[in-house]
Amino acid sequence: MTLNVEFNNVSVDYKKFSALHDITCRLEGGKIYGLIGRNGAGKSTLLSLLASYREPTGGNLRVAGEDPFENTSIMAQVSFIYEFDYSDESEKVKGMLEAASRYRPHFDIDYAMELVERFNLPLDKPIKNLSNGMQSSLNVTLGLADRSPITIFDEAYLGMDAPTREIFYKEVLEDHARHPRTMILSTHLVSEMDYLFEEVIMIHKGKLLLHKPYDELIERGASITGASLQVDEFVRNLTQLNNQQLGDTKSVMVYGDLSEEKRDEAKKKGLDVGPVSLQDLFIHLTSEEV
Ligand SMILES: Nc1ncnc2c1ncn2[C@@H]1O[C@H](COP(=O)(O)OP(=O)(O)OP(=O)(O)O)[C@@H](O)[C@H]1O
Repeated sequence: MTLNVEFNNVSVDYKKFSALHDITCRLEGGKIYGLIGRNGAGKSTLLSLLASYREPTGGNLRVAGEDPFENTSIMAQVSFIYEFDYSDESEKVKGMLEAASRYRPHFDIDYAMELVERFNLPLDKPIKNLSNGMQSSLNVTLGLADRSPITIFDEAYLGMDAPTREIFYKEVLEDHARHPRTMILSTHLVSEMDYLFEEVIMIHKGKLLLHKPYDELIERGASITGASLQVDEFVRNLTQLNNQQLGDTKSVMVYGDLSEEKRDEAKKKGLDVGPVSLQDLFIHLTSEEV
């Protein structure tokens, strides 16, 4: 089952502070979305709306056409996984997974047990005694095995070491292929996780900066390198995100519609047109100087 999500002119104010402003975007069901933004951009606030933790102060949100707030049938379709404080949790791993399989409608206990093995989690240890990384592995196990039509991972992998994160990424791709559903991955590990994203949502200072398919977004970025004067002339009417100069050689990162003709023109002028990573686009699109 896949569910569509719509944010219609959504705003969230915390007293006088505007955390989200006029967000309009539609998430088609069944895709993997990367949600990126700088610290304090409003990512967790946006996700908490989807998880029914709060209502917008302006606009509205629809999941499968319904308002999710205090809507038990929609809440059962959404998993919200975030860094949770387990310092008082004396339940054991096994007990927590069994409880999830009793209460969550799509939970697959067999898959949860497979993940426990993959992540080397001890079934009989109280959760409060697990290391930080193991608690994160338990969190993502709960999120993956829940198989909810909308699964949100809000920086839930922070304590995990690099090999463990690789296991998680592999499971995201494989289980999403087996059971297509909407997954939203909020992360600061952009260069490490970008290959997972089908679409990218970038928010900046509470506003939607862009929402695009990953491939389309990457195609809009390019680095133009060559002799300074030639590069300057070529990029004059393009949006410039960053430039670097080394002697007479200059490299400028541009963003926008770079047509085939424009790319051919660059080649004819002896300029090199190189790719730009999502991480670089993110850094420079959200830089204070842009
Ligand atoms: N309960 C609250 N009361 C007042 N302000 C809040 C509250 N929760 C969040 N904020 C503010 O709203 C803004 C957005 O916070 P949010 O946690 O959504 O950002 P984020 O993008 O998830 O950040 P990070 O990447 O640092 O986790 C921040 O300026 C934050 O200080």
